[in-house]
Amino acid sequence: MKLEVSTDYLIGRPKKRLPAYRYRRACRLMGLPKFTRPKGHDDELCCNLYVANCGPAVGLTIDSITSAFSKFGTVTGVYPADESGSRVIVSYYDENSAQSALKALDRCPCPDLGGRSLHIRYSVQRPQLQVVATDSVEVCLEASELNIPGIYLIHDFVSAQEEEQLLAAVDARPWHSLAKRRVQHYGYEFCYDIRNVNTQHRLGNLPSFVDCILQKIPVFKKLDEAADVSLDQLTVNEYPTGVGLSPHIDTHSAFEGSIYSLSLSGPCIMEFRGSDDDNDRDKERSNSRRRAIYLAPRSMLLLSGEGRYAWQHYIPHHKVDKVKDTVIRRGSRRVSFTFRKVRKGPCQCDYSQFCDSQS
Ligand SMILES: O=C(O)CCC(=O)C(=O)O
Ligand SMILES: [Fe+2]
Repeated sequence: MKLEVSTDYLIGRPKKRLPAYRYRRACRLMGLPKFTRPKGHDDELCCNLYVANCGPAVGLTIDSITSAFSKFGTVTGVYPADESGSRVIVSYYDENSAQSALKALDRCPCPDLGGRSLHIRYSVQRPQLQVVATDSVEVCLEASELNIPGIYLIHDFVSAQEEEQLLAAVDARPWHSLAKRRVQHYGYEFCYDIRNVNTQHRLGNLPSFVDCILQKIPVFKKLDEAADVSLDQLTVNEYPTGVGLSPHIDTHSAFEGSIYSLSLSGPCIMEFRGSDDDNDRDKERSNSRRRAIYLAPRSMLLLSGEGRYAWQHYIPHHKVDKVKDTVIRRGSRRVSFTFRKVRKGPCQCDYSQFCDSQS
């Protein structure tokens, strides 16, 4: 999709006044240079001026601002200082021009701008931030590329229509708000303080609206013979954009060996950290134990075996994810349905160093 971005407010463009909402949208989309106060002494000369009480929101066109400031030297650009529409950055070709304008116009009524009193100080350009973190790890599209035993992913596990019905069903039921996301629990409540369930307190059967999912779960047996398909606990998570989940291994003593997670509505990536070198401070080695997979809406992930018992999983707190060569924006929300089977006795897995039953 090609974004239509108006550049009317920059000098050298058609001279018409922008409505405030278009001005703010243009500021966001253009990724304009960011300015800040200079670090050095206040009297240090700069080419840029931060001008408050000035801009389209107070009735001044960018053209009229350019013209008023051009009296003091060559103006190379007039930029929004923020999204308010009432603060701009005026950039000069040289520092002396900026100094003359500051001396003449700061806190004095400006006749060329309708007698408005401007508040002016020097400003410097901030280096642009990198959009994608540099410590990112290659994101796989298929579980087989991950190279972690016990992790499987099936795309399009539910249809778009089923997705819509599942979302409508949970949205018709009460959400419980945590600090950054909302949850619902069925079967048994998951207690976040003890990272476990109270097996004495069963809430009831899983709701009938998830029957369409439970009926299809046995297809995982084709991928993993040992997959558990009799599930009795469901946690529904709703993550707003940019919210993720901290690294964890689901408590061994709380749940059996197969954990399923259905992604709905928005995409995200899930990262995995092999934690057998938790005490190893060697960054290169621990990086080689980091993996990531793209979770498309309607896909179902299975964590079992080593992937469930010995690897931490987490969702980075990103608004966008880089998948292969594409930058993918998280949706306004991601809703996941995590199905598990509550464990009734101690865990007897082969990963005792991660097992709360065996430590
Ligand atoms: O949202 C997800 O897909 C994962 C949720 C999860 O890991 C958990 O609830 O333990
Ligand atoms: Fe988990």
